[in-house]
Amino acid sequence: MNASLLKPALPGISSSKRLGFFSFSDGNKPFHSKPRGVCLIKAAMEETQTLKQDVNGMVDKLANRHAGKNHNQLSTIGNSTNIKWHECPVEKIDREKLLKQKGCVIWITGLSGSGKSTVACALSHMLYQRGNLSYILDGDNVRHGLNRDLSFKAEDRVENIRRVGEVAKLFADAGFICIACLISPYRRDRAECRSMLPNRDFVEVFMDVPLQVCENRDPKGLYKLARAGKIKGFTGIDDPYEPPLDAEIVLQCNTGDCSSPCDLAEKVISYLEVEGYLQA
Ligand SMILES: Nc1ncnc2c1ncn2[C@@H]1O[C@H](COP(=O)(O)OS(=O)(=O)O)[C@@H](OP(=O)(O)O)[C@H]1O
Ligand SMILES: Nc1ncnc2c1ncn2[C@@H]1O[C@H](COP(=O)(O)OP(=O)(O)O)[C@@H](O)[C@H]1O
Repeated sequence: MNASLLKPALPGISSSKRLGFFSFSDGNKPFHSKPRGVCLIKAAMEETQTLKQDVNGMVDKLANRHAGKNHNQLSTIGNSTNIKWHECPVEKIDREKLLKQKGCVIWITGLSGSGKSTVACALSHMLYQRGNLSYILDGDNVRHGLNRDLSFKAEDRVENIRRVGEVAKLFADAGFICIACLISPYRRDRAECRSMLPNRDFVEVFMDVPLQVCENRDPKGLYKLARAGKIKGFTGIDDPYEPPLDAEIVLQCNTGDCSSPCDLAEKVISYLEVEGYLQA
């Protein structure tokens, strides 16, 4: 038999993929005329129908969204001229259904040594154990790659936060619970990141830990170096930190009285639960 004479069982469906053993000769006459083959054809036809309905639904969704809009509209965003947003029928809500959770950004801000990374890891671990997918964008880590070109001068910190905000937005759009933990010392930059996301999908967590506690911890010896004048522009020492005024969650830690990282992370989990982010 000439292989080129073999035709797929149904248009758009590879018989070898969907039906396993099943194949057709020319003239669409099946080699196997046993009842099992007939059942498989029926099943394949039903599956095709369902797939068609799914795809049609998504195409309709796109068509509705574009109704009355100029499809060829080009934009200028920053220095990018003549660009056009490309829509895809698989959307955030579809990915969220797959993941059984709602994509969002947990933005943890606070002084160096306040416990941002520790809480982020505890939170990510607890979410993992519950079957929720999260991803951490840690300032220190992101500066090892994407943001390696940025220093700690004010304009570079602004750019650092902007880039991480944009990446976090992509993760949230992918359906992840994105945990960003950066000092992010300026209120305005955090507000910018908040404004990138739909209402309530940006959850600001303030590590409200006094400078004295952070300095006593000093796990990397950076405060010591800053006090000795060997690091210039260190946050809290000779560079400003603007505490949030309206954070969704405040994790307080006073001298000698600090809840465990797990207890702190549990507070964030409770918030996410109440707000409905841990289900789709
Ligand atoms: N000048 C200065 N000021 C503050 N922090 C400094 C500085 N130089 C180096 N580091 C180390 O960089 C980590 C903070 O990076 P971030 O990207 O979170 O900072 S920022 O949001 O851009 O302000 C920070 O990590 P954390 O301690 O985890 O916060 C420090 O280890
Ligand atoms: N809840 C906590 N209680 C006591 N120590 C903590 C707590 N959270 C973090 N630490 C300790 O504080 C230090 C700084 O924590 P880290 O997570 O690295 O802070 P940051 O990321 O804000 O710089 C670490 O030595 C860590 O073990």
